[in-house]
Amino acid sequence: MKILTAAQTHQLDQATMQAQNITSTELMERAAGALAEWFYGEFHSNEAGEILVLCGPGNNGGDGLALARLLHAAGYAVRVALLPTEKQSADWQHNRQHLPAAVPVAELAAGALPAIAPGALVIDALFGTGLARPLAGLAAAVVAHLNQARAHVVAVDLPSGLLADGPQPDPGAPVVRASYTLGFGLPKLAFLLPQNADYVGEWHVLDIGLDQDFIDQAATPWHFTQLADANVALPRRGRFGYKNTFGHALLLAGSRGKMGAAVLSAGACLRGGVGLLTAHIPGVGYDVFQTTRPEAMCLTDAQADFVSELPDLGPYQAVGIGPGLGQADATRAVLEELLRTAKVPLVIDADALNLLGAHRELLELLPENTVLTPHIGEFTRLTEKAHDDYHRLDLLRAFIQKHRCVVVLKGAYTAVGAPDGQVYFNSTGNPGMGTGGSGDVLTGLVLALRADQRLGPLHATRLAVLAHGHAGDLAAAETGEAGLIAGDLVAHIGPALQALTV
Ligand SMILES: NC(=O)C1=CN([C@@H]2O[C@H](COP(=O)(O)OP(=O)(O)OC[C@H]3O[C@@H](n4cnc5c(N)ncnc54)[C@H](O)[C@@H]3O)[C@@H](O)[C@H]2O)[C@@H](O)CC1
Ligand SMILES: Nc1ncnc2c1ncn2[C@@H]1O[C@H](COP(=O)(O)OP(=O)(O)O)[C@@H](O)[C@H]1O
Ligand SMILES: [K+]
Repeated sequence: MKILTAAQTHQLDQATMQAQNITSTELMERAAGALAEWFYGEFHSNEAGEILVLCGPGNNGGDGLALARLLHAAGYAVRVALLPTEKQSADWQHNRQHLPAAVPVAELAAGALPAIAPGALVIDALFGTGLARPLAGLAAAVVAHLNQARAHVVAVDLPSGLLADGPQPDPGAPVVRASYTLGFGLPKLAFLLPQNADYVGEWHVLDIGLDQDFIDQAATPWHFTQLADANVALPRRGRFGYKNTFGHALLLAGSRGKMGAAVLSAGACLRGGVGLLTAHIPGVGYDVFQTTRPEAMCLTDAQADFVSELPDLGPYQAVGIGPGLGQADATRAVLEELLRTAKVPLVIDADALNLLGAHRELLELLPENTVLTPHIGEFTRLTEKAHDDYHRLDLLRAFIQKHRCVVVLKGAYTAVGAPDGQVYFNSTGNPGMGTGGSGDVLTGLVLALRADQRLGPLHATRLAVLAHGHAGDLAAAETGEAGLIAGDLVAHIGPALQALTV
């Protein structure tokens, strides 16, 4: 699924009207119908109480007026408050005229803002994608008043005051803090960034039949990967496939006190469908590794506590390095030798990333299409501290294009960046995955899919990230989010990949 800018969204609306030969009023009615359907499913009219609909002067306000009419017709108690302005959009005027007289309407005024009880339902239809400047004056006062009220706010299209696709020009200007945001057609970039979480709340995208041809042709670097995405499916294993068909992976992981990272990562690689796995680990880990992962082969390093040797890379189709590795100087030398000599796909995580950050000259050695899996802290060590989440995405795009690699910037909506600068946000996963070892599991899974010769680098990585999050969702359904531990992710990789197999 693509993510478009506010300007492209406006063009998409126009293209939809043209292609389907409908008026903007008809499109707005569709939008309002979709909003109303969501309301019927979420809040029963007997329990919703009186709903306050705050309407701005443009089409976002028009949506609010149309929604107020539909909710009133469905038996909800509704009142409307209008933001006074000289000029309203044509569809606003149409929907104002068609609002039944039985719905109370008031004009918002500075000294007399409407009382909003704690827990009341409020629909924010003040401003959407047409927001042209930071909120000030009465609009700002209304939003500040709303935010103080501790109401349940449902934002139409966008929380008012928030830009769809870029940072706030005035960080001091107020933005509605919504419990829910209901967008149309496609997710917005703003929905996916942690800095907007308190404004956006839980978001949903409602289908209003926007023109698919326009979407297909629209140029954007931003994409959203979902379970149904055919581009990231796992091909079925051929009936005559055997272990060599599915690749032999090498994992360099572990150090004293961090052998669990190697065990988790190896488990994920095995559950990810690799044909054969060899782990190269420090001597201290031999017993624990062989006992917990009997399916994997094990090479032990001459050093007991950390990895100091690079084994012969001849047998392997992919190499992963990093989980629990530590940052000994001998380990840095192993990483450097790996980068200089490897002819197969590499997956670099955790301490191997920290070593790259501390020795930036090594970045120049990264082979094309290497997969790096940093969380935000590790990514900062590789680049610089970002001013905000949008700047971090700029840094991500600059990094992937410069180093021609695939970067998995981990988080709630993990961003997979490709060497051509395209970025794919992941839809699966949950906060239960914020637990030690979750990242090690992802590394093992990426490694398995990079060893699978049937998949290209971007396909393998997006699929691994999608399946990892889905495994987390399947696991959390059993353990709850708090009870989820990284080993549960490993246990659910099989079913997660099964759900993604075509
Ligand atoms: N046919 C369409 O184009 C559709 C549009 N839709 C709705 O239309 C919205 C976009 O409508 P518009 O383009 O009219 O834009 P908005 O309604 O988001 O806002 C534009 C209006 O607000 C004023 N304004 C902008 N920034 C302001 C500020 N900081 N302070 C005070 N006034 C400000 C503008 O002068 C204009 O009157 C979407 O967010 C969505 O809710 C939906 O109905 C789907 C279909
Ligand atoms: N709130 C969340 N929603 C979805 N996924 C999450 C969330 N929090 C963490 N994750 C996922 O869990 C993993 C954590 O990785 P990482 O921070 O490297 O953990 P560790 O270093 O403990 O292995 C990442 O894949 C991340 O995307
Ligand atoms: K809004």
